[in-house]
Amino acid sequence: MCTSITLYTKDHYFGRNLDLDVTYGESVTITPRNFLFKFQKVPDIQNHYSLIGMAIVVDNYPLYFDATNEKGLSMAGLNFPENACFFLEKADKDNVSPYEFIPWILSQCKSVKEAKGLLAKINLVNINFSDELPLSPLHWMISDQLQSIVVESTKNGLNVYDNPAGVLANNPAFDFQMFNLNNYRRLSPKVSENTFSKSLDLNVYSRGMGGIGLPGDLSSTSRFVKAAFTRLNSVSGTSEPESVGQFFHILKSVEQQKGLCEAENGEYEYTIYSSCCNMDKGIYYYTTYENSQITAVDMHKEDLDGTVLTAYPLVNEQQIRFMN
Ligand SMILES: C[C@H](CCC(=O)NCCS(=O)(=O)O)[C@H]1CC[C@H]2[C@@H]3[C@H](O)C[C@@H]4C[C@H](O)CC[C@]4(C)[C@H]3C[C@H](O)[C@]12C
Repeated sequence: MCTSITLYTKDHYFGRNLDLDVTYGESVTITPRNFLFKFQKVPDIQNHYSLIGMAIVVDNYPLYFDATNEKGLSMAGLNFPENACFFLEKADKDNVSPYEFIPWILSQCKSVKEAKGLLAKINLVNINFSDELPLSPLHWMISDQLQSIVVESTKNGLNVYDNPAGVLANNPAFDFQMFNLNNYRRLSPKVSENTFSKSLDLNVYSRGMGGIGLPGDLSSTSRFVKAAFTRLNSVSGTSEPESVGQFFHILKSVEQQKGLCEAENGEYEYTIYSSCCNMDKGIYYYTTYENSQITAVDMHKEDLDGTVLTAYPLVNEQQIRFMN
């Protein structure tokens, strides 16, 4: 399972938890403006916005899990099994395969508004990257400094939803996840009045009682509610350390600890990495399951007018600061 969120303080932040039982050996990857983006069915793009994000690089192609471009537009792919449906080529559409979707949007658009323009012409076509890396059943959150949307390609076609919650998790479809929030409308960071009955003197014996009923399990519907409630009520200072710190605190509210979420193969899903990209500054921060220290890569310290990819392997060893 996975969860993605945004957070807006003075700057704007986008990131996700990547929850899985296996790692792909991903690294923080920067695609400069003159890297040749090759596409299967639409024209290649030689000059474009630069990108930073988490990816594996295969045959010199950056297969992004999540990324942000130099204008701040950001995208993450999250699992959407049994619901995602990709189609045969359509003559009157831009036929883009799911693995090309992040490069296609982020290389060309600077805002969600512009992305919506490309989405109106897109057909997510069922072409895989290779037999070893088949089609992934994903849905996507796309965000800029103002708003978020969710893109789901299902058997009914392409659905684009506005996302005022600023959160995405996994199944079921996004419209259900939003509807489900109705069931939690009574939750509050404040302790509410006793509306149970006037004839009972019910006691406020603890702080936090306004949140009783907030789900804490790792199912996708529960993570959606927990992350939305946490994000929408969270309060943060505006400095970079405070904002990045608060972002990771929100993500950690839906983190998967090893041993709690068994997959079909008997392995356990866990939060392999958590990311937080400053959309305005192009700085990609991450922690990994093994390493809770925040590591950062700044895209603007690279030659963004170059032609070759730069990949920073993840720092996975736990960093402990001994004081004596
Ligand atoms: C599985 C990952 C999403 C994590 C997630 O949502 N987990 C929830 C699991 S579940 O619902 O609870 O079963 C997704 C996110 C990005 C995906 C990767 C990216 O799309 C890049 C390539 C794309 C290739 O087609 C397949 C390999 C791949 C390297 C993908 C593998 C896998 O599908 C990834 C890593």
